[in-house]
Amino acid sequence: MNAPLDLATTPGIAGNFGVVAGQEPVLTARNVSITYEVEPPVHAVRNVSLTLHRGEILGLAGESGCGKSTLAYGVNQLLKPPALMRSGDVIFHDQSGKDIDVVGLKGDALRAFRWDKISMVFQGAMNSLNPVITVRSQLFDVFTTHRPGMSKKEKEERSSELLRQVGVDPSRLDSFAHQLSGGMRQRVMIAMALALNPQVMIMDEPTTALDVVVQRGILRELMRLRETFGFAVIFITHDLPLLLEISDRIAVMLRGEIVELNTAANIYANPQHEYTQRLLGSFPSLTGDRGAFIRTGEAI
Ligand SMILES: Nc1ncnc2c1ncn2[C@@H]1O[C@H](COP(=O)(O)OP(=O)(O)OP(=O)(O)O)[C@@H](O)[C@H]1O
Repeated sequence: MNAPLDLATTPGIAGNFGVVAGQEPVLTARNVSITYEVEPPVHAVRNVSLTLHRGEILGLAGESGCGKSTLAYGVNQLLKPPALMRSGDVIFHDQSGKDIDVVGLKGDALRAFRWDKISMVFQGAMNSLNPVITVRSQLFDVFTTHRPGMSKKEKEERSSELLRQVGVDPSRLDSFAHQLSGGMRQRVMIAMALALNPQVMIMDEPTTALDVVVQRGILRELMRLRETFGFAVIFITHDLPLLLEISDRIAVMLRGEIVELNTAANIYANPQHEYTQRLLGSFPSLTGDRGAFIRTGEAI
């Protein structure tokens, strides 16, 4: 049955899981501006400042084209021409206590940083997974690059463990991407993103293409993993009801700017910006008419 939103128990599920996201920053973006250098230039991200706290789920909401993905790529140094970060700093606060200037990373240092400290899960795993090698080879590749000291046996054990953690039978190590269902492919992508125990995971519409039941299962798994391993998540989607469920805080983007940033509960109950109010109003589920996505009785 579709239940109306219950403010006492909803935003966000993260809180319901007992994970107390700290106030210690793990990633700080300051005054980041990113332009696509085309004619005319597209100022996709405008002077964005953002702090991600250790262990928190930060939802990034906003309509298509507002700059969510560009910002996410920017904080992980994944921008490719014509995208250019014109100004701003991105600092990763490593758990070792060292601050890393992400924008300044180049070459080997950048390769070593990515996946190890911040990993990413994109929409449509078929595009991210290599179709011509097995799941095992893809996982092994991550270890070969980042953990050259690992033995084959250790890689095998770790790969099986990772698949188990995301709810995929380890026998799937022998599979190719096309032999897996869409949901399984996304789970394998999450396993790859988890492989090196990153402190931050950026998820860009990771479950959008999947049906609701599969999506729900994957998110449940993600919440559990986050509770176990304590990584922080930047979760990007245009699905605001979903973000209200899973996020500790939500940043609302409009035309390249963050126009509102608050706890999920406050975004829901007391939206300040006119655009946030409109965004909330555009989801009938949030007014109780159509029922909710995940909050249908059973806890995620
Ligand atoms: N390669 C490119 N060249 C020129 N403009 C681009 C390019 N990629 C994206 N843009 C523009 O930058 C802006 C931000 O795009 P971006 O993909 O970051 O938005 P988004 O919020 O993630 O959207 P979506 O939810 O549809 O993925 C949009 O106006 C988009 O058209």
